[in-house]
Amino acid sequence: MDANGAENVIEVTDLWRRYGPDDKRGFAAVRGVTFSVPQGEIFALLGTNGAGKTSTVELLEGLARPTGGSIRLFGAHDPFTDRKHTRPRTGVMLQHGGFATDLTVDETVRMWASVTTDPRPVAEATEMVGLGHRGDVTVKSLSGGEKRRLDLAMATLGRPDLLFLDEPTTGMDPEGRHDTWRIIERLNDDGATIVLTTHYLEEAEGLADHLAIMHQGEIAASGTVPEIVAAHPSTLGFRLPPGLGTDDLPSAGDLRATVTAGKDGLMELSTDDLQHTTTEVLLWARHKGIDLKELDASSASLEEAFLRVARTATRGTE
Ligand SMILES: Nc1ncnc2c1ncn2[C@@H]1O[C@H](COP(=O)(O)OP(=O)(O)OP(=O)(O)O)[C@@H](O)[C@H]1O
Repeated sequence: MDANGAENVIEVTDLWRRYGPDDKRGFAAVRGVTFSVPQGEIFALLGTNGAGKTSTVELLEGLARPTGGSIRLFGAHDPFTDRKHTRPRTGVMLQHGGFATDLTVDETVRMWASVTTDPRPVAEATEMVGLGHRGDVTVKSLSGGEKRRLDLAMATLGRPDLLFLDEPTTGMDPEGRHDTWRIIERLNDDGATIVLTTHYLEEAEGLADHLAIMHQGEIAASGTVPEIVAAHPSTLGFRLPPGLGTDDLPSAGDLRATVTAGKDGLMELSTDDLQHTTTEVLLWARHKGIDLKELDASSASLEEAFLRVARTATRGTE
């Protein structure tokens, strides 16, 4: 259960995945990760290249046995040892679908439907992803974005309770991405719990209830977007008139900010109290009769939070 009493569809505790020998000679791609996803949520897993997202999601999908820790899906089931319980309730959209390219879209969906319990009708599945008019086209003739739509149709064919989407909009044009986001929202409205891995921060920001940023095998930050962003400082930028510099500003202590001077009087103030810092700077400027150019106050964004995580210390040795 989560704090609001919803059932956790996913519970991951101290999860490890090591490639190679199961000792210090092996490479630990996932290092003690813990998180849970309540029923009906969209959870986004973000991270730098090689952060361990795919390694984690493959464990959730039951494709490999963890080196350590535990995963429970739907309350009680281990996705690796209890696959017969978890697989029928799970939909997976991998990064590369791997369909027979000589089959048409409809043939592909029909073939998949024949091995799926209670599948959606073929027409509904293809309509839902905007491929209704492409049923007679061979898979090899589809564009990259259309192939991703077909991947999504397949992943959702069995009306899964839990859906894993691995970079679902990679290769799509902006319209395709927006269409896909609407489809994901509709699936979630219909009750599916969704785990999304993506490199598009705006995709995570727009869709996810909660997100986790992985870095070097660990979860470096997690929470809602406002929670993650709140942990990072805001910035106030402006350009001082010629002849003025950092020494002319109020003290860093009075400003409650760290001041960084750039070229030609450009100032960047990093602060956890943007209102205070901005007020102090504006009062100072008015008192001195100084005209500040290029004034820009901005709260931290998810992108800044992400970049800070990515720039943190490199992995230590075990
Ligand atoms: N089969 C394997 N054998 C050895 N190392 C592996 C194997 N698969 C992945 N790795 C390593 O594990 C680390 C995590 O890889 P993973 O694919 O999980 O990262 P990711 O976060 O999904 O990255 P990306 O965003 O680039 O897809 C990487 O350093 C990768 O090289």
